[in-house]
Amino acid sequence: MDPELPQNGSKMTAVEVISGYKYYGKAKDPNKKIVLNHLNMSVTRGSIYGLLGASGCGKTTLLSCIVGRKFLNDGEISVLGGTPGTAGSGVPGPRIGYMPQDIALVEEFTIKETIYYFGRIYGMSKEKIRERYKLLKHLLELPGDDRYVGNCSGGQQRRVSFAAAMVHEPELLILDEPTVGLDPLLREKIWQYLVETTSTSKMAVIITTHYIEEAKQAGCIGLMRNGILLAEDTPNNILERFSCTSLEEAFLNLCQRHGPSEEADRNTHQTQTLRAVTAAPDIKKAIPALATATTEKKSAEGGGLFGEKRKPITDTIKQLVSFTTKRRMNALLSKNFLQMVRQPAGMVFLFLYPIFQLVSFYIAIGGNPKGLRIGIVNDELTNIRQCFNESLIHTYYTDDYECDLYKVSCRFLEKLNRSIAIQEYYDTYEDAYRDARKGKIVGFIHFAENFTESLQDVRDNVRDADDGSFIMSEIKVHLDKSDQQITFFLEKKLLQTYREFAESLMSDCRLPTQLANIPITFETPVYGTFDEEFTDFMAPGVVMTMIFFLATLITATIFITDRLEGVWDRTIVAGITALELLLAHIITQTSIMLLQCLEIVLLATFLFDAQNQGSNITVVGLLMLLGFAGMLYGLLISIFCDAQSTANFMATGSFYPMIILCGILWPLEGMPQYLQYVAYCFPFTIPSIAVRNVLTKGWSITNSQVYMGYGAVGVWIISLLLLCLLGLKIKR
Ligand SMILES: Nc1ncnc2c1ncn2[C@@H]1O[C@H](COP(=O)(O)OP(=O)(O)OP(=O)(O)O)[C@@H](O)[C@H]1O
Repeated sequence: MDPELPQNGSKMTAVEVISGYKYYGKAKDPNKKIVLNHLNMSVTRGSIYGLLGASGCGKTTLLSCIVGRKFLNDGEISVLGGTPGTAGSGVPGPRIGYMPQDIALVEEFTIKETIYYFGRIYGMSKEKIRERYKLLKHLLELPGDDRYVGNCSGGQQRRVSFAAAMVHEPELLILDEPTVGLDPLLREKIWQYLVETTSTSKMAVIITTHYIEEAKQAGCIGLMRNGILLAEDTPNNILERFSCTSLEEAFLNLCQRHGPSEEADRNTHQTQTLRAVTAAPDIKKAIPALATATTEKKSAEGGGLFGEKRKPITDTIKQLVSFTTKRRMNALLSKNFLQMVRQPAGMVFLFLYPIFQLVSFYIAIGGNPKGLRIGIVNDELTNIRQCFNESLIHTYYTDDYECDLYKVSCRFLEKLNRSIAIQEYYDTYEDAYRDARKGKIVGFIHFAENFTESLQDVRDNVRDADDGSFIMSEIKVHLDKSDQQITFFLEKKLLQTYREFAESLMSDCRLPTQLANIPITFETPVYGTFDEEFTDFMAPGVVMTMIFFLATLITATIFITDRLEGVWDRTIVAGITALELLLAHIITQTSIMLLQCLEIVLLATFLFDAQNQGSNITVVGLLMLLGFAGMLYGLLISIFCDAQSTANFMATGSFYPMIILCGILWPLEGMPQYLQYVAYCFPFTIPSIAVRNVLTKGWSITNSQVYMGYGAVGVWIISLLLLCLLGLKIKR
């Protein structure tokens, strides 16, 4: 026996509950649900204790308090001589074996892996696990080693769950409905095994069952109702006391005496306690039970946030100092790994989704619009076919002083090539306008009847040119401006085309080509290139949001699933701390994120030729930290959301506002000032700017705009961490 263990309980007593009081809800709520109403219970070592009671009477809650997963609001529990949940008590931990009501097993494990997983977290050697597995496999008639738990029938899963609870031969075995769904022969075999083991060892078993009659084989029976034990005695004594032939009859008898099944009220409580005490084998228990009963109200309202008794802080510190072993960590990591690789959909999501997203981004965004149709109304030609005559377009007379132009609209149209827009020719302005209104063309270009002559008049007679010539020499463009991006593209291309057109005219007329330009020149850019693409602006934000939200979704999904399926709870009862679970998840998730970052960087660099003027390490470092923040956000969601659907709503609900406001779709400078302040608070706004600066400007981490990105993620990580701790405290 552990020398650290308190020696206050009898050495023969495995579990002792003294005036256990527990409710769900707020302490001050008059309608709070009282589940354990000053219950007394005593389980001796080397015996089986059958806990019987109707559904909802509080059996599972009582067992959860015994294994240290829930805490009493008042009263005392002693398990194997210590208080569950305190350092050195070994509870939760390998001293107990717990089979919860739900299957609570990892579906992606095979049967053999399940037993080995629990064996390893209980600290057993490989040889010992092998030996125990062989025995349990035979006893429980388990299916083949390599059968996945998820593919087993309900009864088979229950047997595996049973084996997992017993693999390490615990001092106290707690079985919540272990025989549900098993055939009578196997039930009998299991009972036989339990009876034999308890009689030849000091192992104590607490078992709840709906098959009341099978509990006859137990050494002691507790009949529970409305949060108290109506009777606690050997099966024979109970049958004798109520002059019944079956336990079922005795239970019915007792229930009738105690009136309708309602929550026990305060007035009845003391009499109940007395009865329970007299029925209990050890009279000494009565004294503290009575004492607590009289002070019930006072103590029930004290304590922690929900009035529960909490673990002392020193215990938490002790746990932190020596909190894991290599074997346990390996077990947890291999669980995470197998859970991941054995879910093909999950693997696709983890590793192909980032590729799919990045490829779609680069292919879909930033390219020039193609196949646009633009109308041409050319009033200076009788037939557009005239333009197809090469000699007409390019031949005109030039000498040093004169330069006669002829039908130059054709030259403009020739320069406006198909990569910009496909030309549709119209005879009249009205026809083109009608088609533009119908959406058949994106707009139209109109040349006046004397376009070329007017242009020549303006060029030759600048000051004396006719007013009308100024108007007629203009190329009139009518665009459908409802699509801003297409309009920007066409305006830019039409201006470029005009510039080329005007320069070629100047050159042919032996005039300086500069005359065709507006007097503003864009010189070599300080950063970036002349043909900088919108994708370069968006890419950092897109990648960051992807890494952040993937980490959020994965974490929230894994934690909520594990919690709902009971795997989390069961692992903790086996002695794994929440910190170990978290660390194992962080290691797994960090490896996933590292692979995701690498595949993104490689793909962007080699397939899409994305520019990076700076250090890849700075970029990947920031991405990893952001992923870590995303993971904490997922954890926070999993703490506050009980269902998977709510978690999805919360993750998706926060995704869209962040995307819209973080400046990847539109520059922050375009937002109202107050919104900019809000946007800067989002987790990827400042980091996106930092990454953009590294990629396009080659800035290093010593630049304030880069280390501010790291700082912003750091602040998010700390805040999320604090919120998680707070959430865990509130939701405990
Ligand atoms: N977290 C909770 N919050 C509020 N009420 C709860 C909570 N957990 C259980 N209860 C309620 O407490 C009562 C006792 O539940 P418990 O699961 O302990 O019963 P039980 O005897 O194990 O039932 P069963 O045999 O059906 O499993 C039930 O009425 C249940 O609805």
